Formats: sequence, structure tokens, C-alpha cells
Amino acid sequence: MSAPDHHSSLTSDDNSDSPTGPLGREQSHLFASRAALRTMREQVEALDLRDVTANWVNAAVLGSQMEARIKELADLAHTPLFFGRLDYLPAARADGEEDGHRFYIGRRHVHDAHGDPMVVDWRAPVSQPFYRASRKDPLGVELRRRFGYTGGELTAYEDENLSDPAEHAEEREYTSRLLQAEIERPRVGPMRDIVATIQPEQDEIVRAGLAGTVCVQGGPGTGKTAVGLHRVAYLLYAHRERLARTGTLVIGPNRSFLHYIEQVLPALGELEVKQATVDDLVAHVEVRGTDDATTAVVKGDARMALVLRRAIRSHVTAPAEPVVVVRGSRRWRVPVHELTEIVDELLARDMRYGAAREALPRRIAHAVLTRMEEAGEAPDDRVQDAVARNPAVKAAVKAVWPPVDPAKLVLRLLSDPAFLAEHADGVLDEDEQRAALWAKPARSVRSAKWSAADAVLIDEARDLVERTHSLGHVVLDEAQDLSPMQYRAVGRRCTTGSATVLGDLAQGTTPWATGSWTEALAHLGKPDAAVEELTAGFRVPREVIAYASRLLPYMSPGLTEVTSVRESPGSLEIRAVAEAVPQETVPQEAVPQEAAAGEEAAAPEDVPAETGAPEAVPAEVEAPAPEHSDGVGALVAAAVAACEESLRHEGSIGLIVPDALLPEVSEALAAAGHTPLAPGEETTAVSRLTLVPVSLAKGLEYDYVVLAEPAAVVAGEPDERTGLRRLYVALTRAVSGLTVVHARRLPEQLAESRRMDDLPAVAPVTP
Ligand SMILES: Nc1ncnc2c1ncn2[C@@H]1O[C@H](COP(=O)(O)OP(=O)(O)OP(=O)(O)O)[C@@H](O)[C@H]1O
Repeated sequence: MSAPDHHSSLTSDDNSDSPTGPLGREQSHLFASRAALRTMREQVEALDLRDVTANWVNAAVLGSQMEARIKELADLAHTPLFFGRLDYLPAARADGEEDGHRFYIGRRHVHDAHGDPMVVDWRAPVSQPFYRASRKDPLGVELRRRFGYTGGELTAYEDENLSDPAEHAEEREYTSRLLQAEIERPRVGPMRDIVATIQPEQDEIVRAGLAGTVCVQGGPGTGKTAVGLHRVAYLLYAHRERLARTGTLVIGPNRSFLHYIEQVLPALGELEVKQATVDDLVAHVEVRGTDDATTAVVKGDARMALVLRRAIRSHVTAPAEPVVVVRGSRRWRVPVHELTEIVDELLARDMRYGAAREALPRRIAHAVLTRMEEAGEAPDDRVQDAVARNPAVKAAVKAVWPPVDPAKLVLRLLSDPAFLAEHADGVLDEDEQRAALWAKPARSVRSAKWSAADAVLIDEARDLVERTHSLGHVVLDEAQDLSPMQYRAVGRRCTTGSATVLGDLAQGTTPWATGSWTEALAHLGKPDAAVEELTAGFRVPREVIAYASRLLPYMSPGLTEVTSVRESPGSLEIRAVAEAVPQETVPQEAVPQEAAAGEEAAAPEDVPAETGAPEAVPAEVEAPAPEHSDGVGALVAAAVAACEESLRHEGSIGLIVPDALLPEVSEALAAAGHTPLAPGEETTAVSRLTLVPVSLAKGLEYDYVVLAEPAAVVAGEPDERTGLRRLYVALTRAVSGLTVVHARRLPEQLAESRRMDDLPAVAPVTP
């Protein structure tokens, strides 16, 4: 980032009452732009469809298009119409005069009565330098101006003079004050767009071409979700017709997350983008069962695709009898060896099972027609159709290439050990086969207790029978959690299109979580995708991210630590509750009270040197002893008390708890008179507290986070690495403050940074 222009730096309302001052002139332009937008809307509203079309069907189509256009042209009082200005350097004109251009950058295009632009869409090529230009490479821009708004009023601006050589000396790490203000703005409400402050490295991803797939590795809060959504908006602008035809889809980890992000694209004027979870994509059966980790890993392994392929092709049997077609007084015979040739040829062509099945009768009919021609007849296409429909041909097709129901096929594989063994031979070992089989074979597709992984297998089988419809572009968020089979399911939905894959290997919490993007992209069917990395963090304060990053060497060594751009110190507080929790309530060894209360507070010298932030020392305080505390009650009461303190600040509050503690915490909140929201539900000025089971925390953020019992978060997962990753996710949800409340000893990996040779021998993660 480059330094601001100090001659005119941030200006606030000091000269706003002077209509001829710079701020006054900008306010006038805003006023005029609003008026122009109103005129544009009124013109569409005034269109009389009867003048244009006499046909009611056309009128209905046009009518709905106009309604959408009117909506697009709405002027939202609290959404700035423009947020930036670019003054291009004067370019020499043919007549010798010099001519500079000025553009106001906003969410949509607005033009005046002559058709001249008053505001240009942020996605237009002419807007790109707003995001990319730097002093090193001004891209023809003389001045970049950013605007600040307060309650819909233009109240400030900030300038960067990009082409002034005198400014070069001042090149240094600098974050715009308006960007700072934007990042620090309280997070109440749904997720917001970031059009006004997209950073250069983010913009590169947003505007990457439609043809290629992009994969983004980035730590918590680096803007992956924001970038993915803005990329969709950009692609829809740049390739509107094509994508309207082929479709776009955003895939997120769960409903809560999708709910949280669902307002971003509509706010950018894009109403047509579909959202789904991977489970939604493969919802061919009702999912009522679950798999243990070992089973889920086997079922999610890409080798299952081979097992399914073999199983499906095993339905094709060698022709045993000739086909005899009787037409009138004549009988036409296709011998077994010729039928075998036809079947072998179809198998070799590697067509979808269903497509080959449809082709087979026509091939047999063709063999009959050849005989007819040899006998001197002149059959036409109609004869070929009739022969293909002949009962003898149909019977032969049914015997040789029977229809296959994908769900029934998977049901048989998971229920019938011999059938599975036959097709998994040399692919899955005996233990893996045992793990994949249901303990109790299912009787029918309806009664089977399908798991989420089974549904993915059915999706693969369906695709082997019939090609899955492919979309123009798919954004896959929190991708690190997908199994290879899930990547395949997503990949077949963009075989003819491209994808944006977003994730953080350090936040992978499924037993099958991605180990490397190269592998994941291969499963997705996009092995050539570029992998980009984002490392600047826009959510988590420095102190908090430094604390959370202590876990990185233990669960994802090799990944780059996030560098927070948040200048505000934020707050991190660790509160030990002075009462041990009984073993039966939290399933892990109880910790002696002294240890819980004191040992884990990091001393200043324990702070990892590379954080370079001496303030990154969590303050350890004793929580106020709650009056009604007993066992888990003490911890829960302390957590509720911490929420009540956080509620005194402006902004949203997330209380993140181990899933096992959810009932107790819900009860305690209710008893204290709170009605918390569920994750993803929209926070409002009056309803700001959300209760989040840690399993649903991924991708979400709150101004203040209270995290209860890290040790139980770790213990809630099948293995330590996954537990630490879950904890890392929970520790990185806060924008302004994090309070950790614990009764048990904190996980030792949090306590201090160890010397390199003390670190566990874990293979580094390769992004
Ligand atoms: N350029 C930016 N300007 C302003 N805010 C930004 C910018 N980039 C990201 N943010 C904000 O930072 C926060 C984190 O962004 P986002 O949720 O997209 O991160 P993420 O990388 O997906 O995080 P996680 O890995 O935790 O899911 C959001 O509030 C987002 O609006």
C-alpha cells in the first residue's frame, strides 16, 4: 500500500458547509448523481409496454425484466452511490490540447441526460486502477480519492497523489484511514460487501479471467469469502450473457454460513446467484445416518469412484443369444459374435452407462439394416427406428445392458460383502471394505439409513449413468473440509465451466480434510488451477491472531501466519474460573484447580518473537466468582457474565461453546434473560448475541467473542490435530475482542511458544 497525499490527506466535515470547497463540490456531484439515477428509474417506470409489444407473453417477460431493472436502479439511502474518484493524467489529444478524465467509482453505472457517465460501475475496466494503481505503477492515474460516509452523507475524503515524484520518498507500509475505519466498523447485520476497499492482491483474484480456475489459500479473516463473492459479481458483469445461460453457484459449508453471506451479492445488484451446501447438491436420498470417521474416510476416498465404475460396468453381460428380428415374412438375424463386437465397442468408447444403453438398440438396428441392404432392400431411417423398437431388440438390450438405479447400486455395494469384494478387489483392502459395509444390510433405498458420504457415492453413480449438468462458474468456500469424493461431486458441476476454490488448510476439521491444494484440485478435475495466497488479515486483531497462531506449528506447520492490518490493539483476555469441572460433564480428565487457575498464562518472554508484538500477551484474570456456581455452572456463569460485559460495547457478540455444553449454556442464557440468536441469523441493534456451537463457527465473525473451555473444544474432536484446528477456528472469529473463559487447563500448545526443536515432528502442509 502506498502513502497518502499529505497535502490534502483525510478531510472531514470541516469545510462541508462550503459548497465551493472540495467537499462541497463532491457533495454536489453526489446530489446530481442521485438525481440522474432517479431520472433513469423514472424513465423505465414510465415505459408503456403497449407501445412496444402487442403480445401478452412478451409483455410479461418484458414486464419482469423492467421490474428487475427498476430494483437495480433503486437508490439505497445508506449505500453510498460512489465511494471513489479517479483523475487520469491528461493525455495529449490530436489537436494538441491536453485532456484528463475523471471518473466516480460506485456500485452501479449512472449517466446524465446526455448519456455521459456520472458514476461508473466498480467492475468496469476504467475502475480497475482504483484498486490496483500504486505510486510504483500509477496506471495513468494522477489522483485517487476515497470517500467517507456517515449515515449516507458524504463527510470525508482521502487523496493519494500517485504521479507526484516528490511522493516517492514516502513509499512505506500504509493503510488508508478509510480502510481502517471500514474494517473497524461494528459488524451488526449480515456480511457486507467490500467494494470500496478491495485490496490490490484481492482484486487480482476478483478480476481473474473466467476461463481459469483459481484456488485461494488464506488464513482466517484474509477476505477469502468476500473475494469469492465479489469475483462472482465481477464475472457476471464481464460475462453476463454467457453466465446467465450457464448459471453460477456459491457453495458453502452449512446453512448458517449461507444465511450469513446471502445479502452480499444482492447488495451488489446480483440477485440470480444460487447458493448451496455440498449436501444439497447430492440430496438424492434422505440422509438419516452417520458414519464413524474411519468409514467416512473410506467412503470419501477417490478410490470409491473406481469401485463404483467397476460395479456399474459389471451389469453389462456378454450377449449369449443372437437377435432375430421378424419383419413381414422375413427374419433378420444378428449373430452373437457381432453383438459382442457392438457391446465391446461401446464399452471401449467410455460413454456414460445410460448413453451407451440408449445407443445400443440403434447399433443393433444398424446391423439388421446392413443385412437388409445386402439382400437388396432399401430401408430408410424410419425402418431403422422401427427395428430399434422391435421387441426382440429391446429384450436383447435389457439382457445385455440392463438399466441401473444408482441408489440401488450403492445400496448393494454397502450391503453385499461379496459384491463389494468383487469390485473393490485390489482397490480397497479388507479392513477398508469392512469399514465401508453397513453393519446391518439395508432392505430398500427408502428404508436405508443413508449417510452424507453415501449420498455422495450415489451422486457419483448417477454421473456414471448420466452426465451431470455443468454450470458456468462455481465458487467453493471452506473447501479444505471436502473429501476427494465431494470434490469430484463439485467438479462435475463445473466440467465445462471454471471454479474459485477458497480455503485454509489450517482450518480443515473433517477426518478427510485436504492435505494439499494440488491434490484437491486434481480431484476437482482442475489440476492446472493457479494457487494464490492471501496473508493480510482484515478481521482478527494482531494480539488475538498472534495468540491463535501459536497453534499453527502443531496442526499445520508450514502455513504462513496471518498479518493483521488491524491497527487497533483489540483485546484478548483469558479468564480462569476458579472451580474444577466434574468429569462427567466434560468428557476429559479433570484438572487440578491450581493448574486451571494459573499455569497457562503466558509470560511476556513466551511471546513468539516473530509476532513482534509485545502486547500479544493474554491478560490472565480470575473470573468473578458467580454466586450460583457449581461444576459446569461456574464456567457457564462466567461465560454468561463475559457476554454481558461484551454487550456493553457496540456490535455483535458470539458466545462460542463446545457442542456438548450447548444445553447448559442455552439454559443459563435463558435464565439470565437472554434470547440468543442461532449462528447465521441476522444480528440487529437490539438482538446482538449469538450462541454458536463450535462446530458451526467456521466462516462467521462477531465484534466480540466469548469462547468457553478451549480444552473441551479440543477434546470434542476425534484426534488432537483436529481438535487444535477447531480451536484455531474458534479463536479467530473476533473483530474487536476475545475473552477466553476456562475451568480446565488450557491446551498446552496455547500456553507458550516452544523452541523449534521441541515442536512435534509433523509433516509440513503444502499449500
Ligand atoms: N479489503 C477489505 N476491506 C474491508 N474489509 C475486508 C476486506 N477484506 C476482507 N474484509 C473483511 O474482513 C472480514 C473477513 O473476511 P472473510 O470472512 O471474507 O475472510 P475469510 O478469509 O473467508 O475468513 P475465514 O477463513 O475465517 O472464513 C469480513 O468482515 C470482510 O468484510
